[in-house]
Amino acid sequence: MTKPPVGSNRSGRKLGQKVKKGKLKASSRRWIERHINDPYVQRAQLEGYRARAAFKLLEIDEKHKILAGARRIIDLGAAPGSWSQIAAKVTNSTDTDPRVAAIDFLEMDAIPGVSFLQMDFLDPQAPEKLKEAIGGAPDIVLSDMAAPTTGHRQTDHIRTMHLCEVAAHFAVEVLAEGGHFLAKTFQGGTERDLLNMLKQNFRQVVHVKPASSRAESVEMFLLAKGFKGRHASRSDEPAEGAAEK
Ligand SMILES: C[S@@+](CC[C@H](N)C(=O)[O-])C[C@H]1O[C@@H](n2cnc3c(N)ncnc32)[C@H](O)[C@@H]1O
Repeated sequence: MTKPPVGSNRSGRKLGQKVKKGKLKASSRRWIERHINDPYVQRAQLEGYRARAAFKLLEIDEKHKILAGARRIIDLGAAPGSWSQIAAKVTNSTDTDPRVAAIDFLEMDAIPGVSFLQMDFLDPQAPEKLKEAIGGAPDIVLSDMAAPTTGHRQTDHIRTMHLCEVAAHFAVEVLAEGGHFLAKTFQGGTERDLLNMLKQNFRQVVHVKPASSRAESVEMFLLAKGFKGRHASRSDEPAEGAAEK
């Protein structure tokens, strides 16, 4: 397969022209140049993924083996849809037998086999709608949700951590026994209470930083493996600690 020239897609070309004409602020220019030269962006284009985020999930899976055998997957904060693309493939989901339910408050182009809800996950009706859409206990709950940035770093962290926490409680409510929960978090951002709750409910809890997650970003992923089930006694031995793996 021949490699398309960098920035060969329409938006890439437009952005490239703006950069050349010096029409952008230095910070925006740096962001665009980094994006255009990013090998994961180019790989995503070549391999047909909608976002470079695909490689974060694939790398985490390569090391931690969470996707194989999953029959149903819920994807929180799904747009533009690269994790849903992977989830649909893993579950052999089709439009007649959908096995992936995804949610985002942004629009998302349809993906065969993915039941998509365009709504806020924090809407009190969202959990029920997702349960209806998936039609059975999921084996994996994924959350790549990040709160829209306000420009105030601490506020952004708090809001994204809140999303992670709500997603974790949802996962414990819906997962099939033995299932896994993977969510975006921040370095040093995971609250002790949340970690304790996950350790009570899962056999292993770790923080992961895939190579495709930019080194300068404080983004991390929290992976809780092996859901003990809703009958799990609160007095169960907590799982191993959440060291970086
Ligand atoms: C990093 S992107 C997800 C990329 C996605 N995993 C992929 O592979 O294409 C984060 C997404 O979370 C969504 N999001 C943030 N807060 C949300 C909320 N409260 N409800 C639903 N979606 C949310 C954003 O709209 C954004 O599309």
